[in-house]
Amino acid sequence: MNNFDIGIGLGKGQFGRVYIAKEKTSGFIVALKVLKISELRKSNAEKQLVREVEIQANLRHPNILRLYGHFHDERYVFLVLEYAAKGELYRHLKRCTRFTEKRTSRYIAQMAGALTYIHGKHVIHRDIKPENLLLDMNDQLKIADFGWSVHAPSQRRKTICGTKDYLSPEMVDNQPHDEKIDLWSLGVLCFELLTGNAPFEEPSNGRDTTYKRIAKVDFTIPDHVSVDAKDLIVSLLQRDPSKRLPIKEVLSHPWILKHQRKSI
Ligand SMILES: Nc1ncnc(NCCc2cnc(NC(=O)Nc3cccc(C(F)(F)F)c3)s2)c1Br
Repeated sequence: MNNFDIGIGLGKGQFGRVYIAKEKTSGFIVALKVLKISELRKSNAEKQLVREVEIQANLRHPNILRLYGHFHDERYVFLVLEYAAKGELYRHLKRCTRFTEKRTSRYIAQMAGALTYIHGKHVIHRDIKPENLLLDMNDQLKIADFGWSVHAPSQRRKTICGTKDYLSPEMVDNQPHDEKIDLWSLGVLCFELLTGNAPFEEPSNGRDTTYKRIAKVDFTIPDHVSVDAKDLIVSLLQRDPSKRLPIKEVLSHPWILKHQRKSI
């Protein structure tokens, strides 16, 4: 702990806070996530943390936030993380309501690259949502928080869950699931970045219809969304996991190809 100069708080999570920090000898800037051991014990999440550290130790990809290491004292566990200078994607989304098709297409392409990589290692993230996506200095997207990732296939229930908006039908029905749940979440993410709302979020009338709407795959894509983008969203939001567009085909989808940065 005293190897670091601790800076401002970057965010508050369910289990602890995140600070920017500078490693004293190297001057290297990192993000330090501080987790209260008593909190982890209460939700018996220690095993999950061990799994996250193990999974993250083997992942190296430009669109996956690095977990450089961890240490603990008697009260806290500290995760030493890559610092993403532009912070959480969802703050940018809230600020401008919705992203352009070009910007969204680039983020979805970066996501597809990262998911191809982790699925190749039979790792499923299981918690793809704007809150877990960060942006670095060059607007490169970084998938963070593998606190819920597992090795495929898995029967493990995701109990403490934040938003229901990203749950897939097989998760809602507590069916066995595999990496194709990340494809569903990618479809939900694409919808939310383009429209500013999640496809199944409950309307303000408060009646909690989210689960029913997910199970029925009941969503409507607004007219301002282009035909190509609609096609990609519909091909990912398929109830039957085997019918979802395979991740490699996302990378070669017309909507992705047409917004690639023109090769100089
Ligand atoms: N600008 C920024 N630059 C870099 N990072 C930032 N925020 C931290 C992003 C994270 C990356 N990895 C994480 N991992 C966990 O939180 N894990 C976690 C947490 C609780 C319980 C558990 C478990 F015990 F249940 F597994 C596991 S949070 C920000 Br803002």
